[in-house]
Amino acid sequence: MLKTNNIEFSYNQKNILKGIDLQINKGSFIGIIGPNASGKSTLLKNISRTLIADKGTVYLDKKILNEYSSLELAKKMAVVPQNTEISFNFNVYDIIMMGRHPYQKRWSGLNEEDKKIVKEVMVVTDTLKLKNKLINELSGGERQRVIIARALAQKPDILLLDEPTSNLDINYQGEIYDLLKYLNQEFNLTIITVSHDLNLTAQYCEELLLLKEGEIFAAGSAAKVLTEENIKKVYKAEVLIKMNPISEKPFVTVIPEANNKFRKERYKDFKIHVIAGGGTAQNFLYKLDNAGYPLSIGVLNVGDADWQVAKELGIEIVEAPPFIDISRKAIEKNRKLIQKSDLVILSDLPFGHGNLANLEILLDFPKKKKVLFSNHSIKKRDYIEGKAELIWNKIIMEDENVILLKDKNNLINKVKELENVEMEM
Ligand SMILES: Nc1ncnc2c1ncn2[C@@H]1O[C@H](COP(=O)(O)OP(=O)(O)OP(=O)(O)O)[C@@H](O)[C@H]1O
Repeated sequence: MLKTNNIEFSYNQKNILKGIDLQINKGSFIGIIGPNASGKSTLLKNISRTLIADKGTVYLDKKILNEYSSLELAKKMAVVPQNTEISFNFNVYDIIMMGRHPYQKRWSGLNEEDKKIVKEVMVVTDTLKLKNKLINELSGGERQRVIIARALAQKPDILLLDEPTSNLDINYQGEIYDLLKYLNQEFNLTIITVSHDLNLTAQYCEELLLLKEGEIFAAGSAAKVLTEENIKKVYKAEVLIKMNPISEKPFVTVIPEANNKFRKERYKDFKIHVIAGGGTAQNFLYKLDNAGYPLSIGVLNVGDADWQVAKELGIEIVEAPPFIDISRKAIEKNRKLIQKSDLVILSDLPFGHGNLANLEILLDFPKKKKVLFSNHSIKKRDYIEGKAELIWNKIIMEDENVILLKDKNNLINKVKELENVEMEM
């Protein structure tokens, strides 16, 4: 449907697009992503003829884009620009009706067909109830739906949107993308959006185009494009990519300060062993790993939420099959890791028969520094009639090397403090 052949574009002799080849099929939903100034908006403008490429050709339905008259083009393609300005205070109905302009003959007013189509798009975009409101009386999300409705009133085959959700809160963001997905699936509307939101784009678009300095760095499914390696190369950022269990699409989390290799080097001598389970360590495993501490964890059931995070981070794990008591072998393996570590962190996990050994083992290491999370009372986490509570009390009463911590957010600072004490000694 839309094809670009090696297009190049410069602003004031500065080459912004450096040979873009694209082929977009009818009914696709494409997300253009890339860092600031990578040329996303410039590409969208070249595709929509707001700007004309210096070199190369854009084809729309096999016809050269420049050969379309403005009216012809407006019937095929509609654009929702970034920060749409509407200078007059029109009401919603009049604004949406503006989309019918390419179809109206000079001097002739609105016809029944125009009214019918405007009503249809108002139904689809859920703007009917806003009909008589003035544009400046609308919320950001409502306003964006009206702008999209106006574009749809053009009855285009292809809709281009430049950051359609940039000023919207998460509810409206989802709402706008739900609407786009609906238009794409129900009406086979071809959609191309530019967005900074990697996760929204990954969730909704079937294909992503990742731009880097005016070139296409990667194209294809979200799983193919959104890799830690690609993001590192294009955004110069360290990220963690997990699968979103609901959308089954990649989910990107930025890891702050992870680029700082120096920190990783510095901390490499202070080993930490974590005892956790049930996702109680997820929050701090990332942070400790980021800070460069060599970590080990155990004993964890295979498939447990903490086990998954530890796997992703490449942490050494002592693991056990789910739903059975921890084996002797696993306990011994855990013991060895604790022996080698400089600090043990016990998360606020619940205890049952299956994992009581994870608590008991601490009694064997009275000299080892320990941080125990005490935010949730042991009573509530004890599912074995006070046995866990008994051991816990023994540890915190008799062990001089125990530090109780309530807030997980303070862990990193506490660990740094302990590391420094260790170094001084
Ligand atoms: N009208 C203009 N005149 C001169 N240079 C421009 C103009 N518009 C954009 N540029 C430059 O072109 C480059 C690409 O801009 P563009 O807006 O296409 O990037 P983008 O990827 O959409 O960026 P952002 O994510 O920040 O919106 C930038 O370096 C920008 O400064």
